Amino acid sequence: MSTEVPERRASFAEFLPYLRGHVGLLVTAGAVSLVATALALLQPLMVQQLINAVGAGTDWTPFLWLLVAITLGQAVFSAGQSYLLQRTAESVVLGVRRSLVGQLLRLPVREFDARRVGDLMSRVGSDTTLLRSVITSGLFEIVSSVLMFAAAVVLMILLDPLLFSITVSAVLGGAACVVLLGSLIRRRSRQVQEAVGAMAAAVERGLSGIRTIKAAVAEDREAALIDREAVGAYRAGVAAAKLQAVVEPIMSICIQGAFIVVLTVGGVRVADGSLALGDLLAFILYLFLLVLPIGSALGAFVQIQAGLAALDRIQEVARLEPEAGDEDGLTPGRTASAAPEVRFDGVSFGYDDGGEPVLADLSFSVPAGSRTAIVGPSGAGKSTVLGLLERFYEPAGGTITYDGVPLTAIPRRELRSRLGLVEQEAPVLSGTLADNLRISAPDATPARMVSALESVGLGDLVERSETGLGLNLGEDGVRLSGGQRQRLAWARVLLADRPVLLMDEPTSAVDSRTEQLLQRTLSEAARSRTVVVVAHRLSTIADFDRILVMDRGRVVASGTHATLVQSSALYRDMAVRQRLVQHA
Ligand SMILES: Nc1ncnc2c1ncn2[C@@H]1O[C@H](COP(=O)(O)OP(=O)(O)OP(=O)(O)O)[C@@H](O)[C@H]1O
Repeated sequence: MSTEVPERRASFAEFLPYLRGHVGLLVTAGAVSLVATALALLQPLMVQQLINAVGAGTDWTPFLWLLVAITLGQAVFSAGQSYLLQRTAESVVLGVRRSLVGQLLRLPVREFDARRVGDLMSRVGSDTTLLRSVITSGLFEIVSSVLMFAAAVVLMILLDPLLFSITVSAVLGGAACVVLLGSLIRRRSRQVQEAVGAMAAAVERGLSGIRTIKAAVAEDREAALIDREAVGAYRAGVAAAKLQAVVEPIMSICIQGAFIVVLTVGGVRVADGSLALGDLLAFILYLFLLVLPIGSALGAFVQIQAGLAALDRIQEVARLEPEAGDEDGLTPGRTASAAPEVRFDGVSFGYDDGGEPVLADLSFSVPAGSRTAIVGPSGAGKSTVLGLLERFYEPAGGTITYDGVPLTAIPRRELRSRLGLVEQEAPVLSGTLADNLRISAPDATPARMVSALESVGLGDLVERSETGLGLNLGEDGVRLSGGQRQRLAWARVLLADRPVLLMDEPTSAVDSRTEQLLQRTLSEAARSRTVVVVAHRLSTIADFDRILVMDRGRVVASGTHATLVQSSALYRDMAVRQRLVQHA
């Protein structure tokens, strides 16, 4: 369980920018809340007038009606205030969620390598929810409580300074203890949220790999892992609860003490005639008005601490540098060419700064309109080459060019919109066939979608489905076979019609008949495109214009299948193992 608490802590001032755009609603809520507070303060005065009028034998009915009207009015304004605040809070949360989600999707791939998806999800979900309480119970409760408190204090002093001074000292003593406990509460809240984030990450890990876990009969071990995180969240929650549990009794002892003193001293003074009964009752009602805001301000204080701890976690993500996507420097005419040349010049790269280099001084070119394959042993750096072309990562040295233009001079989004990528894992997103096809071609017509599916042998998927392209593929596309998932990824990039096709082991999951169909489709597509295919299965790329053999981050040989079988021992070895050639 991760319970480390970074030094940096969000201040309340950092929360204020999130209120931008909601000032109008907040001011209205503030005005409504002021009226509700004023009406609440008038109630004891009316009670005092009513009781004293009854005691003096004068007409008391006007006071009764006024009291009823004030009570009803106060209820209506309180309801209005509550609604306006909740609404504002919901829109603040919506704003934060929007910007957080936008930020998350724009983070560099490198950030996701280092973070747990479940934890990021809990920042968007539960942490943003905690912000809501900063506004509702937090911000406003505190402001209106302070107002109510101050007004009650003034009116109590006016009613009876002696009673006031002996009671309020007890209440203030308790409040001082609570404020001192505040920073501890905040620290504990942050730990609770960290622990919940860690638990969400563990659940995400378990559920996303559910088949692997079941197949490995590892449910119990995985459940124990999640349980450990859940116990961590429980412990952090209990630790926070202990603090909150101490805070409340401290306050109630002080408050009860204040009531007992007021009732005793006040009762004696009413008995000896030095205080009117109406004045004592009004004083006690004001004491309620003094105590209630202390209670809610206390709750609000705790909520604000939890909200600010959530803000820390939200800002941690918000402060991450998103991927830049709109740099200047592109010559659109050049990169828009139908089939560009792609070139690596002395490129070096490692995933960890200062760690083992994955690519070392890598140089090769992919001629415009060619079909080029990259082959080589596992871990040679083949997929990394595609990742660098997509600018998921930046090289540490050397240059990569697209039609002679360095990739760094091409806005990322524009570059990516010229590359069609079929990933090694061929991820399918939950949703329908059409949803999946539209990811890269949002305007594709149903006819084009069907034709793309037919070109990869998935036409029957639409034909057999009652809902056609609306066929639901299930969570993460579980209703498709491995080969179907791979072909869907093909259909997706073919539909997107990009000048460059990057394919990472695109036939690893299909049978040899389907492989032949895909080869024909690829030859067709390659007529107007530059194609780079990473392959283990040499049969897929044996007829390619050029094959690069990579080993340990370098190109160690290049040529056609026929020449490489002669010139490269590594390639020949692979070809022999795959029975493409006889033993040399
Ligand atoms: N996201 C990552 N973070 C850290 N290291 C990585 C990451 N991705 C790959 N690597 C490492 O980089 C090296 C090259 O990986 P890469 O995936 O490019 O190899 P590959 O030739 O495509 O292998 P394969 O044929 O098995 O797919 C490997 O040692 C791998 O462990």
